[in-house]
Amino acid sequence: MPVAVCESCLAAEHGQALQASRILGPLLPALTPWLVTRRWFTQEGRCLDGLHPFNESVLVDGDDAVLLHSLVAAQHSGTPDRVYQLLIGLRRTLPRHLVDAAVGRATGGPWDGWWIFEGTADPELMGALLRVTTEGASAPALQYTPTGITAVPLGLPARAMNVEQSNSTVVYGNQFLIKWFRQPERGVHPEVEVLGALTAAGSAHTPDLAGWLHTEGRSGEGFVLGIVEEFLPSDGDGWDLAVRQAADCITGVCRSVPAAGGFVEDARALGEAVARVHQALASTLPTSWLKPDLVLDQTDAMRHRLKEAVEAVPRLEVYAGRIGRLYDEYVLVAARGRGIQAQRIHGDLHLGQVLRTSAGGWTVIDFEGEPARPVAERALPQPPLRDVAGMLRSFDYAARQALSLVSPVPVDRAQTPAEASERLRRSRRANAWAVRNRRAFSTGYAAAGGTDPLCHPVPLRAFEADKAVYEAVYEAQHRPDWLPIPLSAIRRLVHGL
Ligand SMILES: Nc1ncnc2c1ncn2[C@@H]1O[C@H](COP(=O)(O)OP(=O)(O)O)[C@@H](O)[C@H]1O
Ligand SMILES: O=P(O)(O)O[C@H]1O[C@H](CO)[C@@H](O[C@H]2O[C@H](CO)[C@@H](O)[C@H](O)[C@H]2O)[C@H](O)[C@H]1O
Repeated sequence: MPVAVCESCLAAEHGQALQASRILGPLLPALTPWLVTRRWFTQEGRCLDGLHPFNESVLVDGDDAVLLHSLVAAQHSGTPDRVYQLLIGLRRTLPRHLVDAAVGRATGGPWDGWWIFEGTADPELMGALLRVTTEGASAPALQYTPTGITAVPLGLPARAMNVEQSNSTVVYGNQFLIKWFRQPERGVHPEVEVLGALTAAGSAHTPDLAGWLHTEGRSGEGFVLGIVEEFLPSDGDGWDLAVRQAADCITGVCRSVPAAGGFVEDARALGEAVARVHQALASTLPTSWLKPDLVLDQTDAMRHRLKEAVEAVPRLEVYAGRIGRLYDEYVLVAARGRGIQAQRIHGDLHLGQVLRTSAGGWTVIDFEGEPARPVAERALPQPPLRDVAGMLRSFDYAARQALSLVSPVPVDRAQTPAEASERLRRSRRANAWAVRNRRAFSTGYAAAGGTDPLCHPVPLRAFEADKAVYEAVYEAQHRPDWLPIPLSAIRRLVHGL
């Protein structure tokens, strides 16, 4: 994505920001072009008019190292401001381990000439930050509320978690972690609410929530800035494990277990774990029955998302009518009987959101929901089959990713007939892998007491279509090469394949 900074407006806005912002003002010329290239920055499709820091504080004020904390409102003409959370490190000289985190140098202000860098990358500053926040010595701009269920030990070595993510996570001694929300929101945060409820219920398939970080006020008006949770040592996330197994199956390496091989036992156990998490959520947070009028409201929201998605991804247009018919069928089915059972769910469940812990068994993480949706919408009770649909989509993703890893299509020349036929054979195996694992997941889910997904094909198809539409937008914005994955799923879904 191109850097979308509107230079002329920015210069004018900087003038204002400089006056208003004593702390971050002198750093903005370096921070602005860096910010717009972060994975967690949302490109609005329009240029960035201005950045307005607020809630600024100096959290660590050393002779050679400083940590600043600030929220910044990013203004894009024609759309509401977006708020980002920054943890900015400053050092007189830049140590080698921070070179990749460098942003630039400060020009003017109290740290003139100092290096500016992404603060979460600095273990020393992150250690100091932990003391400041959990001991309650920080500014009103950054407060900590513990759940009281797990204590947070100090003095553990800090490290940034180097993974692709929407937020920024710092791990302390492989015992617990802090996830800093990059686009913090006001009020009750879904992850605090849901993980807090699961922790209180003693859920065995989720990490314990130790507490959360927020601006002034307990849960009222302030911004929720981050969560502190138990770190779970793992063999890896479900995505890496599944892609590896799928690749082995596609190339024939997993021949020793042909009937059930390639992840199916894991998929079944995963289905069971997700069903248990759903049960824990249903027993601790409100549940409801969606009557036809509420189902209509929810499908209206799905249609609205589809309309917006078609604008963002014109290749969706040819499927829009047929996707709408899948939603109609869901409405008809939902009108029969008592309605559709709804409860709090994960909201963005996929193979990257589950860890196979070193102790064995699956753990579900990241209860933030789909970050692109408004918080109020994410907090509504939803049919749990939505999470099932998300995971089923993920098996399709894993199969296709594995196929492209083991059988890349040559970009510089046409495939030879032998290559094309091998590719077709592998592609069939990839499909078979996805079908087998989707079924195993559904069987595990039903066996552990969840609604049997295979008995509810109509809602499931509608939810998978809704998810694939969301994915198409996500891929178009973040990984255009991956766009064919949700598009081909939509093609199959609308043709009933
Ligand atoms: N409790 C945990 N224990 C161990 N690793 C975790 C835990 N929570 C998250 N992770 C790791 O951090 C990564 C990012 O976490 P996640 O909550 O998904 O962040 P984001 O909301 O930014 O996507 C995960 O993919 C996983 O590898
Ligand atoms: O994990 P996040 O909360 O950042 O979720 C976002 O990014 C995901 C990709 O990292 C994206 O998931 C999609 O790609 C996955 C493979 O990388 C696949 O397993 C998922 O099924 C697919 O939806 C997710 O949609 C997005 O919200």
